[in-house]
Amino acid sequence: MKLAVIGAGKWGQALYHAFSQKNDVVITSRSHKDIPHFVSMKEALEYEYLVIAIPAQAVRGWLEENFVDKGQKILVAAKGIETATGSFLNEIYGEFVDADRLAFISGPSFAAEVQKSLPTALVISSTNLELAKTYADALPEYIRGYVNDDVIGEEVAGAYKNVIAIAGGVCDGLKLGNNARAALISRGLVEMTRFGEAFGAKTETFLSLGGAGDLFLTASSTLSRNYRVGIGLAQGKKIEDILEELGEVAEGVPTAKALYLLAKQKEIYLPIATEVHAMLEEGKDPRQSVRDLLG
Ligand SMILES: NC(=O)C1=CN([C@@H]2O[C@H](COP(=O)(O)OP(=O)(O)OC[C@H]3O[C@@H](n4cnc5c(N)ncnc54)[C@H](O)[C@@H]3O)[C@@H](O)[C@H]2O)C=CC1
Ligand SMILES: O=C(CO)COP(=O)(O)O
Repeated sequence: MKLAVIGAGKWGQALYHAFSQKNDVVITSRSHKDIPHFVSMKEALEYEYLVIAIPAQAVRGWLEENFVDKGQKILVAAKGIETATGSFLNEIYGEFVDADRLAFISGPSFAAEVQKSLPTALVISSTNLELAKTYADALPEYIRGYVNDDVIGEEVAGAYKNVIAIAGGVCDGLKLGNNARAALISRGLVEMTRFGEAFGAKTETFLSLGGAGDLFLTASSTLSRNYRVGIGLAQGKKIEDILEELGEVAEGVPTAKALYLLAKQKEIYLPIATEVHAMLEEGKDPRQSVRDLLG
């Protein structure tokens, strides 16, 4: 398969490495990077199969400014919900490309480990299962690819776990113990399932790789940027300083706000996301958030 990766951050580069094992792959980003097979944006957009690893808050602007529809198929690699509109990525991309040309990649997958060719299992979801299978077949031997037609379920799970990962970092940063972390992760899973079901997601999606799998991974590891945001909050740092120090995307931060707004609109009970939102937006003391969650 001939494929172009757009976005050369940590995840774009890891997917470039992974797909390069079996395919002819080029990569591009908004500024030049010294990577083999780096091409211009214009050249990348000529490819029939694209992988787009641009963060959720930036993607609409990128599509408006750069995308030219030539019938390309797109594998969306970001995990997040647009804060300004509460839109899911399938809705944003759906304004530019038919749903049957869109697929989404999710599952427990730290870029650093995919980059080192360590064993990983991922899910490709699409309403077009043939397309999902085409992308899954292009994955290297060290990645087991599953397919799923529950796009909204995989999307909600991938975005939501980043918010719970922030809470996981707070929990460990405050040294609340293993019991507390297990409670947080399992209640986080219940909460994201409830939220997803309100948008038509399938319950079983949350029990699989893209849900429980990615949640367990991200909410308990310092390899996660979102988890590290939570550690910073527990240390009493300001979110602006935490993000500057991080220097990379932490999708859970804008997604917490999107969840908070969507939950209000739809009257869904999301206690953990609400506390994460309060810590991020109102500077609420993490210890008070813990007390409020236990109360
Ligand atoms: N790093 C990881 O382990 C994983 C990341 N993801 C998701 O992939 C997405 C990207 O994350 P990373 O690559 O890790 O972040 P990163 O912080 O390493 O890189 C972000 C990339 O997006 C580009 N970008 C930012 N704003 C842009 C804009 N307006 N137009 C064009 N390009 C823009 C940046 O130039 C940079 O190359 C996020 O949604 C993240 O949640 C998903 C799975 C694993
Ligand atoms: O999505 C990820 C792993 O599956 C990466 O998580 P972070 O963005 O928190 O590092």
